[in-house]
Amino acid sequence: MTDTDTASALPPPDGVRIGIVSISDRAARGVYADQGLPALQDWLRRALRNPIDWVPRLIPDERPQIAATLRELVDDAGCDLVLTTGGTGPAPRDVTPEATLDVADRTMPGFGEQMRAISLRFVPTAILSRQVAVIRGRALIINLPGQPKSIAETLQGLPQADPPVPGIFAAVPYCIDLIGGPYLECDEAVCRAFRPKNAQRPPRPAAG
Ligand SMILES: Nc1ncnc2c1ncn2[C@@H]1O[C@H](COP(=O)(O)OP(=O)(O)OP(=O)(O)O)[C@@H](O)[C@H]1O
Ligand SMILES: Nc1nc2c(c(=O)[nH]1)N[C@H]1C(S)=C(S)[C@@H](COP(=O)(O)O)O[C@H]1N2
Repeated sequence: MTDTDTASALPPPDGVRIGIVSISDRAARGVYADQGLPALQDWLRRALRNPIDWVPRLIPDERPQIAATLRELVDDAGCDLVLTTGGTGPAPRDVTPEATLDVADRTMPGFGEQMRAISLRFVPTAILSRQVAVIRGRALIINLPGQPKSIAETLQGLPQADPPVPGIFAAVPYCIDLIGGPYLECDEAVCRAFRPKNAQRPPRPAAG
Protein backbone atom coordinates (compact mmCIF):
# COMPACT_ATOMS: atom_id res chain seq x y z
CA MET A 1 0.00 0.00 0.00
CA THR A 2 1.40 3.43 -0.90
CA ASP A 3 1.22 6.52 1.34
CA THR A 4 -1.49 7.88 -0.96
CA ASP A 5 -3.56 4.69 -0.52
CA THR A 6 -3.17 4.91 3.27
CA ALA A 7 -4.17 8.57 3.26
CA SER A 8 -7.27 7.97 1.15
CA ALA A 9 -8.34 5.04 3.39
CA LEU A 10 -8.41 7.35 6.42
CA PRO A 11 -11.31 9.68 7.15
CA PRO A 12 -10.36 13.35 6.72
CA PRO A 13 -9.11 15.17 9.86
CA ASP A 14 -11.82 16.55 12.15
CA GLY A 15 -12.63 20.23 11.82
CA VAL A 16 -11.68 22.39 14.82
CA ARG A 17 -13.03 25.78 15.85
CA ILE A 18 -10.36 27.96 17.45
CA GLY A 19 -10.95 31.29 19.19
CA ILE A 20 -7.96 33.64 19.06
CA VAL A 21 -8.05 36.71 21.27
CA SER A 22 -5.52 39.52 21.16
CA ILE A 23 -5.72 41.61 24.33
CA SER A 24 -3.94 44.94 23.93
CA ASP A 25 -5.02 48.48 24.78
CA ARG A 26 -2.87 50.01 22.07
CA ALA A 27 -3.57 47.51 19.28
CA ALA A 28 -7.32 47.74 20.02
CA ARG A 29 -7.11 51.58 19.74
CA GLY A 30 -5.08 51.36 16.51
CA VAL A 31 -1.93 52.90 18.06
CA TYR A 32 0.00 49.99 16.58
CA ALA A 33 -0.96 47.20 14.23
CA ASP A 34 -1.98 44.03 16.02
CA GLN A 35 0.60 41.29 15.55
CA GLY A 36 -0.97 38.88 18.03
CA LEU A 37 -3.73 37.43 15.85
CA PRO A 38 -1.45 36.95 12.79
CA ALA A 39 1.21 35.27 14.96
CA LEU A 40 -1.35 32.88 16.47
CA GLN A 41 -2.80 32.00 13.05
CA ASP A 42 0.63 31.56 11.50
CA TRP A 43 1.81 29.06 14.12
CA LEU A 44 -1.45 27.11 14.38
CA ARG A 45 -1.76 26.82 10.58
CA ARG A 46 1.73 25.33 10.43
CA ALA A 47 1.19 23.01 13.41
CA LEU A 48 -2.26 21.57 12.70
CA ARG A 49 -3.44 19.37 9.86
CA ASN A 50 -7.10 19.83 10.80
CA PRO A 51 -9.29 22.30 8.90
CA ILE A 52 -9.58 25.34 11.19
CA ASP A 53 -12.59 27.58 11.65
CA TRP A 54 -11.19 30.81 13.18
CA VAL A 55 -13.06 33.08 15.56
CA PRO A 56 -10.78 36.13 16.06
CA ARG A 57 -11.23 39.00 18.54
CA LEU A 58 -9.09 42.11 19.26
CA ILE A 59 -10.03 43.75 22.57
CA PRO A 60 -8.56 46.12 25.22
CA ASP A 61 -7.31 45.08 28.67
CA GLU A 62 -10.73 45.25 30.38
CA ARG A 63 -11.54 42.36 32.72
CA PRO A 64 -15.35 42.26 32.12
CA GLN A 65 -14.88 42.51 28.34
CA ILE A 66 -12.24 39.77 28.30
CA ALA A 67 -14.46 37.46 30.39
CA ALA A 68 -17.50 38.20 28.20
CA THR A 69 -15.48 37.48 25.06
CA LEU A 70 -14.26 34.15 26.44
CA ARG A 71 -17.82 33.15 27.41
CA GLU A 72 -19.09 34.12 23.97
CA LEU A 73 -16.38 32.16 22.15
CA VAL A 74 -17.01 28.99 24.16
CA ASP A 75 -20.76 29.10 24.89
CA ASP A 76 -22.12 30.75 21.72
CA ALA A 77 -19.48 30.23 19.03
CA GLY A 78 -18.68 26.67 20.20
CA CYS A 79 -14.87 26.97 20.15
CA ASP A 80 -12.94 23.84 21.10
CA LEU A 81 -9.78 25.78 21.92
CA VAL A 82 -9.24 29.45 22.77
CA LEU A 83 -5.80 31.07 22.84
CA THR A 84 -5.33 34.56 24.23
CA THR A 85 -2.26 36.77 23.90
CA GLY A 86 -1.38 39.76 26.08
CA GLY A 87 -2.16 41.20 29.48
CA THR A 88 -0.55 38.47 31.61
CA GLY A 89 2.11 40.60 33.34
CA PRO A 90 2.14 42.47 36.68
CA ALA A 91 1.09 45.94 35.38
CA PRO A 92 -2.21 47.25 36.82
CA ARG A 93 -4.02 46.87 33.47
CA ASP A 94 -2.75 43.29 32.93
CA VAL A 95 -5.91 41.38 33.91
CA THR A 96 -6.12 38.51 31.42
CA PRO A 97 -5.46 35.77 34.03
CA GLU A 98 -8.15 37.16 36.37
CA ALA A 99 -10.69 37.33 33.51
CA THR A 100 -9.79 33.80 32.44
CA LEU A 101 -10.24 32.49 35.99
CA ASP A 102 -13.61 34.32 36.08
CA VAL A 103 -14.92 31.94 33.38
CA ALA A 104 -13.16 28.76 34.55
CA ASP A 105 -14.90 25.51 35.41
CA ARG A 106 -11.49 24.01 36.24
CA THR A 107 -7.90 25.20 36.21
CA MET A 108 -5.02 23.43 34.44
CA PRO A 109 -1.94 24.72 36.33
CA GLY A 110 0.57 22.64 34.38
CA PHE A 111 0.25 24.80 31.28
CA GLY A 112 1.26 28.01 33.08
CA GLU A 113 4.07 26.24 34.91
CA GLN A 114 5.47 24.73 31.71
CA MET A 115 5.15 28.00 29.74
CA ARG A 116 7.12 29.93 32.35
CA ALA A 117 9.77 27.19 32.36
CA ILE A 118 10.04 27.29 28.55
CA SER A 119 10.08 31.08 28.47
CA LEU A 120 13.02 31.20 30.90
CA ARG A 121 15.08 29.72 28.06
CA PHE A 122 14.26 32.85 26.03
CA VAL A 123 13.94 35.76 28.53
CA PRO A 124 14.94 36.20 32.19
CA THR A 125 11.63 38.00 32.78
CA ALA A 126 9.58 34.85 32.00
CA ILE A 127 8.42 34.62 35.61
CA LEU A 128 6.61 37.96 35.23
CA SER A 129 3.89 36.25 33.19
CA ARG A 130 0.95 35.13 35.35
CA GLN A 131 -0.56 33.17 32.42
CA VAL A 132 -3.11 30.45 33.25
CA ALA A 133 -5.04 27.76 31.40
CA VAL A 134 -8.57 26.65 32.24
CA ILE A 135 -11.37 24.41 31.06
CA ARG A 136 -14.80 25.88 30.42
CA GLY A 137 -17.41 23.36 29.27
CA ARG A 138 -15.76 21.36 26.48
CA ALA A 139 -13.17 24.01 25.65
CA LEU A 140 -9.58 24.59 26.70
CA ILE A 141 -8.58 28.25 27.18
CA ILE A 142 -4.86 29.14 27.35
CA ASN A 143 -3.21 32.51 28.02
CA LEU A 144 0.00 33.41 26.18
CA PRO A 145 2.17 36.49 26.82
CA GLY A 146 1.75 39.63 24.70
CA GLN A 147 5.11 39.75 22.92
CA PRO A 148 4.21 38.33 19.49
CA LYS A 149 7.40 36.20 19.40
CA SER A 150 6.41 34.54 22.69
CA ILE A 151 3.54 32.75 20.91
CA ALA A 152 5.75 30.39 18.88
CA GLU A 153 8.27 30.21 21.75
CA THR A 154 5.77 28.84 24.26
CA LEU A 155 3.67 26.72 21.89
CA GLN A 156 6.64 25.09 20.18
CA GLY A 157 9.37 25.10 22.84
CA LEU A 158 12.91 24.14 21.82
CA PRO A 159 12.61 20.70 20.20
CA GLN A 160 16.22 20.84 18.89
CA ALA A 161 17.77 21.66 22.29
CA ASP A 162 19.70 19.01 24.26
CA PRO A 163 17.70 17.94 26.17
CA PRO A 164 14.68 19.05 24.11
CA VAL A 165 12.17 21.43 25.74
CA PRO A 166 8.65 20.41 24.69
CA GLY A 167 6.31 23.29 23.90
CA ILE A 168 2.96 23.31 25.65
CA PHE A 169 1.06 22.49 22.46
CA ALA A 170 2.39 18.92 22.71
CA ALA A 171 -0.17 18.34 25.47
CA VAL A 172 -3.09 20.18 23.85
CA PRO A 173 -4.45 17.47 21.47
CA TYR A 174 -4.78 14.84 24.22
CA CYS A 175 -6.30 17.39 26.59
CA ILE A 176 -8.91 18.24 23.92
CA ASP A 177 -9.57 14.47 23.44
CA LEU A 178 -10.19 14.08 27.16
CA ILE A 179 -12.72 16.93 27.31
CA GLY A 180 -14.67 15.60 24.32
CA GLY A 181 -13.36 17.78 21.48
CA PRO A 182 -12.14 16.98 17.95
CA TYR A 183 -9.06 14.79 17.30
CA LEU A 184 -6.23 17.25 16.63
CA GLU A 185 -3.49 16.08 14.28
CA CYS A 186 -0.13 17.86 14.29
CA ASP A 187 2.53 18.24 11.66
CA GLU A 188 5.42 16.48 13.41
CA ALA A 189 7.94 18.84 11.82
CA VAL A 190 6.39 21.65 13.90
CA CYS A 191 4.97 19.94 16.97
CA ARG A 192 5.16 16.37 18.22
CA ALA A 193 1.88 15.86 20.07
CA PHE A 194 1.89 13.27 22.84
CA ARG A 195 -0.93 10.77 23.33
CA PRO A 196 -0.79 7.42 25.12
CA LYS A 197 -0.83 4.51 22.63
CA ASN A 198 -4.43 3.54 23.36
CA ALA A 199 -5.60 7.06 22.44
CA GLN A 200 -3.78 7.21 19.09
CA ARG A 201 -5.51 6.87 15.73
CA PRO A 202 -3.53 5.39 12.80
CA PRO A 203 -0.88 7.89 11.72
CA ARG A 204 -1.50 9.87 8.56
CA PRO A 205 1.42 9.99 6.08
CA ALA A 206 3.50 13.19 6.25
CA ALA A 207 2.17 15.97 4.01
CA GLY A 208 4.01 15.87 0.67
N1 LIG B 1 -1.24 42.78 19.96
C1 LIG B 1 0.04 43.20 19.88
N2 LIG B 1 0.59 43.49 18.69
C2 LIG B 1 1.87 43.90 18.61
N3 LIG B 1 2.69 44.00 19.67
C3 LIG B 1 2.18 43.73 20.87
C4 LIG B 1 0.83 43.32 21.03
N4 LIG B 1 0.59 43.10 22.34
C5 LIG B 1 1.72 43.36 22.96
N5 LIG B 1 2.70 43.73 22.10
C6 LIG B 1 4.07 44.09 22.42
O1 LIG B 1 4.45 43.32 23.56
C7 LIG B 1 4.69 44.17 24.69
C8 LIG B 1 4.19 43.52 25.98
O2 LIG B 1 2.81 43.22 25.88
P1 LIG B 1 1.73 43.67 26.99
O3 LIG B 1 0.57 42.74 26.86
O4 LIG B 1 2.42 43.76 28.33
O5 LIG B 1 1.30 45.06 26.45
P2 LIG B 1 1.27 46.43 27.21
O6 LIG B 1 2.67 46.96 27.35
O7 LIG B 1 0.43 46.27 28.44
O8 LIG B 1 0.55 47.36 26.13
P3 LIG B 1 -0.78 47.17 25.25
O9 LIG B 1 -1.83 46.50 26.09
O10 LIG B 1 -1.15 48.56 24.89
O11 LIG B 1 -0.34 46.34 24.06
C9 LIG B 1 3.98 45.49 24.32
O12 LIG B 1 4.53 46.58 25.00
C10 LIG B 1 4.18 45.54 22.81
O13 LIG B 1 5.48 45.98 22.46
N1 LIG C 1 8.39 33.31 25.75
C1 LIG C 1 8.31 34.54 26.26
N2 LIG C 1 7.73 34.69 27.45
C2 LIG C 1 7.62 35.92 28.00
C3 LIG C 1 8.14 37.06 27.35
C4 LIG C 1 8.77 36.86 26.07
O1 LIG C 1 9.24 37.78 25.39
N3 LIG C 1 8.84 35.58 25.57
N4 LIG C 1 8.04 38.28 27.96
C5 LIG C 1 7.95 38.28 29.42
C6 LIG C 1 7.60 39.59 29.96
S1 LIG C 1 8.78 40.81 29.77
C7 LIG C 1 6.45 39.85 30.64
S2 LIG C 1 6.19 41.34 31.43
C8 LIG C 1 5.43 38.81 30.81
C9 LIG C 1 4.00 39.29 30.67
O2 LIG C 1 3.78 39.77 29.36
P1 LIG C 1 2.36 40.30 28.88
O3 LIG C 1 1.87 41.31 29.89
O4 LIG C 1 2.70 40.89 27.54
O5 LIG C 1 1.41 39.16 28.75
O6 LIG C 1 5.64 37.73 29.90
C10 LIG C 1 6.97 37.23 29.95
N5 LIG C 1 7.03 36.02 29.21
